[in-house]
Amino acid sequence: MLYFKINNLNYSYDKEEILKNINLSYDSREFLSIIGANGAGKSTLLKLILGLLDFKKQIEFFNLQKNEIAYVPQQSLINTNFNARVLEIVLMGLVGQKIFGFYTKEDKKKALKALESVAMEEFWNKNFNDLSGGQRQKVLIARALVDKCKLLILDEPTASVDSKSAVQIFEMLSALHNKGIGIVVVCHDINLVLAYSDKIAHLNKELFLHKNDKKEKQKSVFLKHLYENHTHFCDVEMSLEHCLQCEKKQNCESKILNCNKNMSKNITTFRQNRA
Ligand SMILES: Nc1ncnc2c1ncn2[C@@H]1O[C@H](COP(=O)(O)OP(=O)(O)OP(=O)(O)O)[C@@H](O)[C@H]1O
Repeated sequence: MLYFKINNLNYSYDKEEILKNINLSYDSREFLSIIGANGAGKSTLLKLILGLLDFKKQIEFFNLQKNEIAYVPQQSLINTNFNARVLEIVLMGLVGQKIFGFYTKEDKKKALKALESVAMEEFWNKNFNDLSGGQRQKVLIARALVDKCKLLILDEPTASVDSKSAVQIFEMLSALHNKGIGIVVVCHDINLVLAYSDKIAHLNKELFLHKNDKKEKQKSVFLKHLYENHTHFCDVEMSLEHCLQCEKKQNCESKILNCNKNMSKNITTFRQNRA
């Protein structure tokens, strides 16, 4: 189902042109990723779609109300200098309808359900600040989902999380997408983008679109690669532990160095084969 259409959009901050002649239509059946270098204008484009910047003449919406779009901003922009429990953070997603602190049982049920959809229900009573980066990101996604949400827009949800958590987050987004929620995500991790997206928008002032028909194939290669290297990495760590306890340190260290060399060789070969 068509959700929005951008027609010949240009955008400048003061006199600096950031986006030029952007054309993009988004259908909810697509998992859309936006990639591009730092400063390419990805967040600006998201803010325009969200109506956070005062300019959207060239963006038309279809089959979608403004309150059905949910946004997960970059985690680094979220102030965590306050003590709040996970459930309270998720309930903040109802802000606008509620006065903080006056939530009904029904609201709490909704928040728990949203936490369940990101497999974080066990953490409802924990302090948000005590969670890992990946867990916090999932809670922020739950906060975006707590209200009725047809389109989820995320700005770098995998920044500052390890590769295993990054895959978990994309798996979760993929599951939400399969349930009918539209996904538009900015991401710098090209492996994740290739493995999960149906459409990739490459932004470099102008926008270049790439249809990703091979997603399933790329996903299996990517996950296999990740798993193999993770196992390998554990082996290296175990050897290192052994090495530190061993009297013949020298030998072990050289083995580990070889092992590391092989690992980077494997990654290089994988990347070359894929290219
Ligand atoms: N409020 C603002 N006023 C003036 N310039 C801005 C403003 N916000 C962003 N910019 C500039 O616009 C350009 C695009 O910024 P934007 O944050 O959209 O890039 P991005 O692609 O999301 O970057 P990153 O990958 O680093 O997050 C940058 O040069 C930035 O300095």
